[in-house]
Amino acid sequence: MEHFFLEGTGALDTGDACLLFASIADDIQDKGYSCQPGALPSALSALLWQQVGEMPPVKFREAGVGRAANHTVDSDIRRDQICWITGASVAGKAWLDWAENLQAYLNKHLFLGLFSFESHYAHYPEGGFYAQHQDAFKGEANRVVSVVVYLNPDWMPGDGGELVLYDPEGTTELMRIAPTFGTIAVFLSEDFPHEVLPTNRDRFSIAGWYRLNGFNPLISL
Ligand SMILES: O=C(O)CCC(=O)C(=O)O
Ligand SMILES: [Fe+2]
Repeated sequence: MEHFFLEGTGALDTGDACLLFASIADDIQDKGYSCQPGALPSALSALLWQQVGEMPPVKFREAGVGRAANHTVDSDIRRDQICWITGASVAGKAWLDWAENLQAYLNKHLFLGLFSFESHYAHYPEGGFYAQHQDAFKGEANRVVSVVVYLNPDWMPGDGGELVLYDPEGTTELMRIAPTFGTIAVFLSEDFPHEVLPTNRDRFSIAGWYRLNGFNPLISL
């Protein structure tokens, strides 16, 4: 199965991946963020979509805010459910391999020193949203690069659920990204406040973060 996936589709062809990674790296260098509509290799998107569709609802938990002792579930800030991804499944492994390749590329070309990666599936039910927030704060040296991919076939303009990226002050909108199937958003975690607008239908995504080595254990999970 895995052999077929890696060898049989050509969608994870190294040449294609390099073009995509180069485009992401250029954007990060120029602006600090990148949007790549429908760019996740189609074989990978299909595997992830299949896994999310087969996942029993009980695997998803209400997402919270804050870390460790400060962790609380606050439905005024975010209304989504999450499930952390491990390499124990074929889909999870394929996703983590892809994320590792992107990490290696960004390290090699932008010298970011990214050390580890964590990610979860997220399900925003109808009415779900995530108010403006930052994934990391300057000086904490924890999350450095955020990556989000969307797993929503047939997403329509009226369906809502866009990711809105703001300038570092959080006042000027920089970009609005529709969560269409296979779209990838990447941005510097400390620099761009962002929000998820209320969705009018079930919305599935993966959110992941690259960290530096040696982050403060007091603020870790
Ligand atoms: O799903 C998205 O578009 C972004 C989610 C997000 O900002 C987060 O989980 O921190
Ligand atoms: Fe976020």
